[in-house]
Amino acid sequence: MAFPRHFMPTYWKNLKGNRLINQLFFISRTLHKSTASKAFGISAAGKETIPERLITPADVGEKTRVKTLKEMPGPSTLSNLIEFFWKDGFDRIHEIQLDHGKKYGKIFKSRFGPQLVVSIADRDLVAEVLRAEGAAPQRANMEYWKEYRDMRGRSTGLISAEGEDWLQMRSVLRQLIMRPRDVAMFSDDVNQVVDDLVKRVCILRSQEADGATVLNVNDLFFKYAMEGVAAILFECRLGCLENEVPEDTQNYINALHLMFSSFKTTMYAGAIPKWLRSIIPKPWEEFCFSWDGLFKFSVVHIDKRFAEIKAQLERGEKVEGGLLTHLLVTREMNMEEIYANATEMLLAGVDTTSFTLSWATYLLARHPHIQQQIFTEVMQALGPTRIATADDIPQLPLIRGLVKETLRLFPVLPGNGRITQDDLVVGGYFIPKGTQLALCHYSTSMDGENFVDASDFRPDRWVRKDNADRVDNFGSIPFGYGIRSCIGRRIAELEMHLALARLIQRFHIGIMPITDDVKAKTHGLLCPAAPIHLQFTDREN
Ligand code: HEM
Repeated sequence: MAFPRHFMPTYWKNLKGNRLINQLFFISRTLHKSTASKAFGISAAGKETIPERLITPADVGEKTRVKTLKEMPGPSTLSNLIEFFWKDGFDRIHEIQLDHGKKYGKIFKSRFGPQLVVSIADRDLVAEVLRAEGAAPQRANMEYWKEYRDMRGRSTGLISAEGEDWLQMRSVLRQLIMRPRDVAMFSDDVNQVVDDLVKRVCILRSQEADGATVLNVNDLFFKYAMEGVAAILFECRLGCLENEVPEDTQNYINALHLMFSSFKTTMYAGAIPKWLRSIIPKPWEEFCFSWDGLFKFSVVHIDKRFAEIKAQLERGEKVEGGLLTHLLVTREMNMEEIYANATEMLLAGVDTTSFTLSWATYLLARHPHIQQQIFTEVMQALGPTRIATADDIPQLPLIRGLVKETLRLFPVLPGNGRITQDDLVVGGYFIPKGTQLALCHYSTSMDGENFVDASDFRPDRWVRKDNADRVDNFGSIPFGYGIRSCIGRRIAELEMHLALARLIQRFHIGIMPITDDVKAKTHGLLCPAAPIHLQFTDREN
């Protein structure tokens, strides 16, 4: 299919040039891998240090004493089994991270049967590891995702792909959605979804006796996040925020809930060895069933858009659109890759964003004086009625600080996994290639050495001040860092910034007395352990 010139939005016009830059980028990453990753010559603060050559086990016992994994402290397999299976530790992975850090230090090892995991709970060591990553960092424990895709003849997407496959897809997508200015073009689409969010708040509160309460705000934000990300990924509206949710959308929501609400089941799907599946079939069956539902939904919406484009081209009409249209027209990815990426991005983009919005509004309700400061900022920038767009966000530093601070206190991914692709020395320990690392983002976020009064909610700590202790470090990296970091970060931020600016402009957000102090629990992601009920009262403007 010819690529219609008039279709190209300006931000794609330099695609060809960018590709070259991209290739150069990967060449430079490869060089970096072969030299820098073998020589930790850059400290976390970015300062040059004396370069060390990679230290191998042969060096152990020589003048630079590098310790072996055997010497690394950590809980025993038995205590881990008791912690996770007996004391329901899967719900408290974030707390266990903190406890183990206190007990064993900032680098420790854990054994889960044959699986050894090295956990790193130190900002500078996390920085060292991430800065030394090669061209295609490898995520841990994704084999069973790939197995499902192979079984069904489906492609992997960015989350599940590795190596060359991942590099190729990432190089396409990173040019389209990685910078704030790339996603600014979605501002109007997202704002239409925010309109519906505000309408939905009004409908829901009118159904309660006090005319103000929205029960379990996460249900609302789940629908907002899904509608918002789908508006970008599928270029259509799904009707999540309508009174009557369309059947196919509801089926998708059910599949998504199955994937996450039966998180333990899906996690066991990966943990249970293949040979045991005939004895314990449920986890693997449910895992496959939910993916079937998720893929089916994406295929329907993508095929629909593809048919529309085809018809437009056949009629000689101008084809205009966003991300999906670009992918379908340019064919920089094949159809299966487009299906897989849309499916995985939708999966990655809903709960993450909705939990963060739930926590952010909860924190605002719990800290009325901070809400008032942010309200004042919004009024100064926008007044009572002007709707914020992507262009206004730089003038709303406290809204950005609110999102950063929420993600520091409640990082939806409290830890991240990697498989080391080279032998490394981290924190004085020799870590052989192929070791599983757990980067403990929750621990570093809550570490008093990284953040003054770490447990306090202070969005203004992220605001650039001339002389103050501005935070700029690896202590809180909720979207990850570097080449394998979250590809949807800018989309998520746009959705959250625009929604929060509007909600704060329009409503005073209060807490329902029946909402206790809500704790976090890990359920795959870090989520509220109890429903959050909030009151939305109109601001008197
Ligand atoms: C508050 C919202 C979000 C948070 C905190 C978040 C966080 C993360 C983190 C920590 C990772 C792993 C990075 C790494 O391994 O280094 C990740 C990966 C990813 N995220 Fe997000 N995410 C969010 C929203 C989104 C959205 C809205 C999308 C899609 C539109 C998305 C798509 C992805 C994808 C596709 C990956 C895999 C990237 C790759 O492996 O190349 N995320 N995200």
